[in-house]
Amino acid sequence: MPRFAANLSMLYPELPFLERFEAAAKDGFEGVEYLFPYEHPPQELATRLKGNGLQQVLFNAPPGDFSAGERGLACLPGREEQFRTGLAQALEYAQVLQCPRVHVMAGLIPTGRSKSDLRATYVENLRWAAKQAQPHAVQLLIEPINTRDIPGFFLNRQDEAHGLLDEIGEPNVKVQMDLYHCQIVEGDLATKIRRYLPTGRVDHFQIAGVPQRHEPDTGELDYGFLFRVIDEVAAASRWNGWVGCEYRPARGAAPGGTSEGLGWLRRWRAGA
Ligand SMILES: O=C(O)[C@@H](O)C(=O)CO
Ligand SMILES: [Mg+2]
Repeated sequence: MPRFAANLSMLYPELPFLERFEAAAKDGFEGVEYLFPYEHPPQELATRLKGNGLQQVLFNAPPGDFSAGERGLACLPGREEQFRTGLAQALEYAQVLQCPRVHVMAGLIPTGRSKSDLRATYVENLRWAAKQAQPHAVQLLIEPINTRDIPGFFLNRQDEAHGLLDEIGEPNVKVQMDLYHCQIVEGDLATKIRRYLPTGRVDHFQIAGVPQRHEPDTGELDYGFLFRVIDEVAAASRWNGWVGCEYRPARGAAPGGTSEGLGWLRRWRAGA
């Protein structure tokens, strides 16, 4: 059975961030992920993890000025110094949180530039970052994201991500395969799981219903089927990673809305 992690940036929106750890543990999660931890001292987060018996499975490196619309720095020529400072901060958090994965967001294609213009910067930044992460046993993840949610994002398709891994050539850079984005951009999910998971280069999955990014049992995808595919391929490929529940609960910030919406997980755990 896949191990499911609660994405605390999206789940439990009715609670202050630091209270979401306890809520996730009460709902039976053993792992958590979130986008950016940097508003909180790492020791505070580590205390929440330990106090609730949770593992930190993933978080993101600093993305640049998120409130101004930036979505990562890795592909941006001229921003290398800020990219490096951010990566160093992420690795400090990873050590305190004992987190084995950091997602490095690619960034937006600047006006007038093309993906091919930015490729060399992206590859060099990831190579440098991989060498920094390696002594800490941290995997760096790259995530293809759909351009409806993030217009102009540099990395959109699974085949692009795997082509970039070939070029980066560092074993601790892997793919974060978000099935929500993958369905919107390219579809054919079961075949892509079967193609890419056995390569050993997919380290983490994320899920949400499509198109509304609500619970996985809403929308056009049959996640029961996809979880069985992941289970089957994982057993043959010795993959033992996590599936991040990265969706916006349909009940929004209504009290208890996230927990009520976890019927899909309770049914899956009960084998239904
Ligand atoms: O899918 C997403 O949106 C996230 O996994 C992420 O890291 C960037 O927003
Ligand atoms: Mg994602």
